[in-house]
Amino acid sequence: MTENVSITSSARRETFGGLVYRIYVGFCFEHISHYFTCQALKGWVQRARKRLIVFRKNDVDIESNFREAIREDPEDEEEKPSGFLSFTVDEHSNPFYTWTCLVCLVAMHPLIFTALSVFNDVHPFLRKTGPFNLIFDLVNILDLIAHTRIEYVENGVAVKNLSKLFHHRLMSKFFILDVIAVIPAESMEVFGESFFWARINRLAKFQVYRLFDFSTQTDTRTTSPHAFGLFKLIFICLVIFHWNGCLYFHISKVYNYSTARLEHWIFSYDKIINPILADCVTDSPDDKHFCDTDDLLITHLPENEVQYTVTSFMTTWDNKTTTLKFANFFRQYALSFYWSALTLVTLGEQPSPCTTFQNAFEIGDTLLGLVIFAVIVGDVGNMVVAINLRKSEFDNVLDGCKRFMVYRKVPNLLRKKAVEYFTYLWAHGGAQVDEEEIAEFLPPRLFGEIAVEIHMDTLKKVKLFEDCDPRLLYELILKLQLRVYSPMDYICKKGDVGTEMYIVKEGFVEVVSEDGQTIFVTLPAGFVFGELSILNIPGNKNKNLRTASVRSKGYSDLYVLDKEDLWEALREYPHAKDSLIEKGIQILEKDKMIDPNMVDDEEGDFSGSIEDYMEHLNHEVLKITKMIDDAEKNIHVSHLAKQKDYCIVPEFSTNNENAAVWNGNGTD
Ligand SMILES: Nc1ncnc2c1ncn2[C@@H]1O[C@@H]2COP(=O)(O)O[C@H]2[C@H]1O
Repeated sequence: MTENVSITSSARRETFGGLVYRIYVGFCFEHISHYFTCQALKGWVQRARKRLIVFRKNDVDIESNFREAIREDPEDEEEKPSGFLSFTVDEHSNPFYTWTCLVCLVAMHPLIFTALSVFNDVHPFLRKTGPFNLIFDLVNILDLIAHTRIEYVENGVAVKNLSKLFHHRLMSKFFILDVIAVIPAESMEVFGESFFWARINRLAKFQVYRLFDFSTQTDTRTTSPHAFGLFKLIFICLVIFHWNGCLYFHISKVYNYSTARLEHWIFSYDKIINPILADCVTDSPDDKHFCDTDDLLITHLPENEVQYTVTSFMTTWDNKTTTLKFANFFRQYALSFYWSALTLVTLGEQPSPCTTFQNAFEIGDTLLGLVIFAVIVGDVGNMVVAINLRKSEFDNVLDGCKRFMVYRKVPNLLRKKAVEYFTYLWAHGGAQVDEEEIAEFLPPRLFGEIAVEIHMDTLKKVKLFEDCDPRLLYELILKLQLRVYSPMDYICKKGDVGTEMYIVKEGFVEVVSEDGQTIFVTLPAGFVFGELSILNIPGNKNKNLRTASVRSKGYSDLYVLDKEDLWEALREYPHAKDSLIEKGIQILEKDKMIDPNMVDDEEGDFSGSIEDYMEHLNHEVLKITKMIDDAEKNIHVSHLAKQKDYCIVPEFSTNNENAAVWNGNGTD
């Protein structure tokens, strides 16, 4: 009672901040209500006018024509956003997500403190921090305005027309919650003295949809949705415990908890005593705080001395102990929260309720707890299953492989190698996602864009593709396959027919002699190999056979490109093909693997379709014609030179007009 009286009198003492706040909220409320009334009226008049047009047209389907009229209204087309104030909001943008986070943080205040206001000790704090409510309300109002500008999709197109956006919001069921959340109920004292409860309307917005918005957006953005899901569950539990605990304390207040004892259902201080700590030591007689246990021997005393001895004993021990005094609020809140948590998780172990209301409350709580925990346990179960799904699928494959190897009596060394490969695959993350499944699910164009993002960096490092047309690279990227090789695994052997080429993504590969004893070169990430036998390089002594063996040094991740895929892509890019072959020739020439006499024979290796072959031949004919023209010119010039006994400087021999001609005497 005394507490209530003091709170009432202090509540009447209005601070300057409080006065400013009340004026501000009154002002805002008046303006906002005027604004919305005007907008609602304007919208109503517009809609009425359109309905009139529709009625005049005397059409059967009034509603569909009404929609049609709205769509065709030329006024809508005229109103285009321009200037700073005519901004629109993309609800999936980063700034709006940040704003949503801020709104949710602000909304934590009423979520926590509205319930906490049942504890009288919190009131001074709430009164002191009252002016902060100004900021919180401002955020709520800005959020309300921002929501009238949120773009929405109509017929697949984002609507940015301001009046349409406003109208859309006005018609939304959430708009009313936004308005309820900004009503300054506390300044109107509709809840009388207990004004802290008046801010409960702020929760209308928060609980119903803004937290939900935040959760949905975070779910789509986070890379650990399971961790976020767990966080959400814990948060929801804590909030429910908090509100239920505060309600329990409120009921205890109604039942006057100050006289309650340990065995009562309601809150009692006896249930949460302050801890008493010994202020002396037991094993050091020299210490002045030595605990004299002789005091305890009272059993041999005559009865009349017992009372005196006990009192002196109490006094003695009072001097030898320290009581840790926790704040009133802490004890009240801690026990209420504990009671709430125990009841909701249906663990019980609480004093039994002794009135009908207490019984009903306890039953309600237990039912609520059952429902909540059924949902939570189900959710956590789903989460655990989802986390382990991929792993259990992978384990199944591994088990299958092991069983297969036992059944087929595979040697132990190979078994070990296969198991190690599986372990590497899982640890390296390669087996944790199914790229093929994702590729099937995503539209090809989108998957292409993602693949370009992932592989472009590696492909750009590849010397062979240095000057390639970016479009060719794009085509190639879509055809790449990732393959993992174990240590000392041969990727190709000298003399094999080449059917694919490789790009080292991670790890090292060694180009070795046929017997594997001599290592010619070690290729790190970004290098290409296996291209020589699939490019049909004219004059390649090895034709389409591998020029060397290549093996993986440790574990290596390689992108594999099929010969046919490469040629299919190259068909569209003949210049890129020439440049690739040119580079191949350079590599082969270095190793003296080009035989000029074989150039004519190489056509036999062409691996494309008949149309491609024709095109290829045309290209070759053009090349040869040009070579013959050049040769003819050379012959013509040297013939002239011979006739005139002139000498021709070789560098300019291909160009008659610019040829520097020099006769033996040094004169023209
Ligand atoms: N001396 C070398 N230096 C670098 N790479 C080589 C060397 N010799 C062969 N290779 C690569 O090893 C590959 C073996 O298959 P290919 O002949 O198709 O293509 C070969 C080249 O890519």
